[in-house]
Amino acid sequence: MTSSTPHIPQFRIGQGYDVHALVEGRKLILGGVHVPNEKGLLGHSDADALLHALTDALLGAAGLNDIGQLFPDTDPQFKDMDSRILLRAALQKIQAAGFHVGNVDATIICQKPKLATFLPEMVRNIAADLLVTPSHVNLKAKTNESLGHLGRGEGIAVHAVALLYKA
Ligand SMILES: Nc1ccn([C@@H]2O[C@H](COP(=O)(O)O)[C@@H](O)[C@H]2O)c(=O)n1
Ligand SMILES: C[C@@]1(CO)OP(=O)(O)OP(=O)(O)OC[C@H]1O
Repeated sequence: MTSSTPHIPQFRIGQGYDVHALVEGRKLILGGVHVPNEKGLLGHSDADALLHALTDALLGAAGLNDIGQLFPDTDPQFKDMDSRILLRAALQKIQAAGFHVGNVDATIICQKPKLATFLPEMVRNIAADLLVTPSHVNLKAKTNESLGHLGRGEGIAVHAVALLYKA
């Protein structure tokens, strides 16, 4: 590279998706926030579908497989695990591969409860875990307009995207 060659950062995008069933007797944890609700998400870990989708988007962007490969749901060490720990562990692998987090964005598909008032705390948690400012994290909540299993409140699904870069 000569001194006149422009330096172009390497950008990589990733996409993630997760869904967990809503059941009685479980806490509803999204983005590391306990959302008061009569039902919570069922899973091997704390079943934080938002953090799982984000983790998969980040791993996908880095070409590092997916959350289930890194943290198998057959491994007792991840039973009831705080998914923020998994997100931070994934970030370490992403950083070790030479990537920085650009921004992340996610849509939570949740018929109820309303999540809008909880989103800022989720943003702060995710930003802290990803070592970025909250302006690099965007979250949205949508109902499923009462359609299908999500619309009947049988579960919560999340779609996420992430941008990584190498300087
Ligand atoms: N669980 C949810 C779902 C939605 N919201 C907020 O309501 C707005 C309208 O949602 P629609 O699905 O009817 O388009 C949405 O933009 C969110 O601001 C929410 O807070 N929690
Ligand atoms: C997080 C892990 C590991 O405890 O389990 P779950 O909580 O069941 O979540 P899932 O989104 O199915 O995938 C990843 C897992 O291996």
